[in-house]
Amino acid sequence: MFNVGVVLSNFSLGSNNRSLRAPPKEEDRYAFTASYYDTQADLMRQYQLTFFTIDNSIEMRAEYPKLSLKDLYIGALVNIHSRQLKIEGYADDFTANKLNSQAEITLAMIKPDGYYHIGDIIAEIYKAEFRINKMKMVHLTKQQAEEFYAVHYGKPFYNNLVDFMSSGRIVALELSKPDAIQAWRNLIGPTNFEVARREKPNSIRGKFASDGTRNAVHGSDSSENAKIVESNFFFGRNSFKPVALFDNSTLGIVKPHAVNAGSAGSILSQVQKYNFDITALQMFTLDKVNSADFFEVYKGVVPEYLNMVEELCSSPCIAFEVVKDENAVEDFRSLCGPADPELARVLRPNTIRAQFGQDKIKNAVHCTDLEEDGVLEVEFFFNIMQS
Ligand SMILES: Nc1ncnc2c1ncn2[C@@H]1O[C@H](COP(=O)(O)OP(=O)(O)OP(=O)(O)O)[C@@H](O)[C@H]1O
Repeated sequence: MFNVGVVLSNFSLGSNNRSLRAPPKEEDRYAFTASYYDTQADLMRQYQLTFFTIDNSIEMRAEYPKLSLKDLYIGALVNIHSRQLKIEGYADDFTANKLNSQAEITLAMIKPDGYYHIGDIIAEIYKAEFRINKMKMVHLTKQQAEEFYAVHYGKPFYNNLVDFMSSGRIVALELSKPDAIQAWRNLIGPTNFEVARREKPNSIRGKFASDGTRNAVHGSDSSENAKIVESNFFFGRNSFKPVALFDNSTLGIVKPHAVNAGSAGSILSQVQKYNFDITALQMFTLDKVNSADFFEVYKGVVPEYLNMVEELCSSPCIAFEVVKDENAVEDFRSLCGPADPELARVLRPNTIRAQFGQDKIKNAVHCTDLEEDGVLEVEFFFNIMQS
C-alpha cells in the first residue's frame, strides 16, 4: 500500500539534511509499519516509518490520493492528515530544476477601472491555464500606491497614476505557469490603450482599458520584481486597510473543487452580472479546525456536515463579501440556487449551482443561509481568518 505514497514528514535529527546528500544505502535504513490515531478525523492512520542510521533522520510515508503534484508549489498550504503544511522550498536539485521551470511567478493586478470586470478577468486567467496561488482585494492608500510605483516617480503621469491607483479597490494576484511573466503580458496586451485596442483588441487591455492610465491590469516585468518586490508587497504583510463593509452584506465562497476546476472567474462574473457588489475577496486555505468552526451551525443538523467540512479545507477556496442595498442574503441565495445541483439543473437551470455544481457537497458555492448570519459569516473570513 505504500508504493504510491508521499513523504509525509522528514524530521532531520542530525545536523545535515539527508535528502541533499547521496541516497542512503540499504544497510543505512530500516523500515517499519506504524499507526497513528488522528483525533481530528477520528481515524487510525497507517504509515511506513523509515529510520536512517546515517544521520538519525526519519521519513513517514503513506498513501495520499487527495494530493497531486500541482498542489505542491512554493508558498502553498496543504492539509495532510489534519496537519496544515506550508511548502517552503525544494529539498533537492532534481525537484528544483524540474519544477522551477514549470512554475514561474508573476504578479497581476486588476486596477480600479477593472473592478466591474473582476470575474471576466479571472476567467481569462484560468482559461490561459495560469494557476492562481494567492489573491487578495485591497484598497491602496496614496502612500502605498506611491511605494508600489516608486520607479515612475518624477514622470509626467506619476501623480495621476498614484491618485488613480488609490481611488478604489484593486485585486492582487500571484499567478504561475511556465514563462508566466511573458505569458501574462501577452494576455494583457500593450500598455497604451489605443495601441491595445488597435493591435490586440482581444487582449484584456484591448477590451477593458479606457485611457493612458486606466488600463485595467498590471503585470510584472521581471522575475525578480514579481517575486521579491511585488508579490511580497501584497502578500508579505497585512497592513492594508480592511475592504469588507460588514453591512448589508452576505458571504459567498467558491468551494475548492470549483477553484480547482477553474470556474471561479465565471462564477464571480455571474455575481457581478446580477449587480451584486463584491466588496472583499480573498483566497484562503482553511485547516480542518477553521472549516469545522465555520460550519459549526450545521453540526448534527445536516447529514452532510462532515463531508462539507472536508471539502472546504481540501485545497484553497475563494471567499467574497457580496453587498446589495437590501435583501443581500436572500437575493444571493436565489442566485446560487438549490443546494443540490441535480435539483437546481431541473428547477433553476440558470443558477450558479446548476451550472457549476457536481453534487450536494461539491455544489460550487457556499452562501449564507439566514439573514442574521450574513455579516457574521463575512466577519469569520474578513476579520478573524484574515488577521
Ligand atoms: N504615458 C503615460 N501616460 C499615462 N499613464 C501612463 C503612461 N505610461 C504609463 N502609464 C501608467 O503607468 C503604468 C505603469 O507604466 P509601465 O511603463 O510600467 O507600463 P506597464 O509595465 O505596461 O504597466 P504595469 O506596470 O501597470 O503593468 C501603466 O500601466 C499606466 O497605467
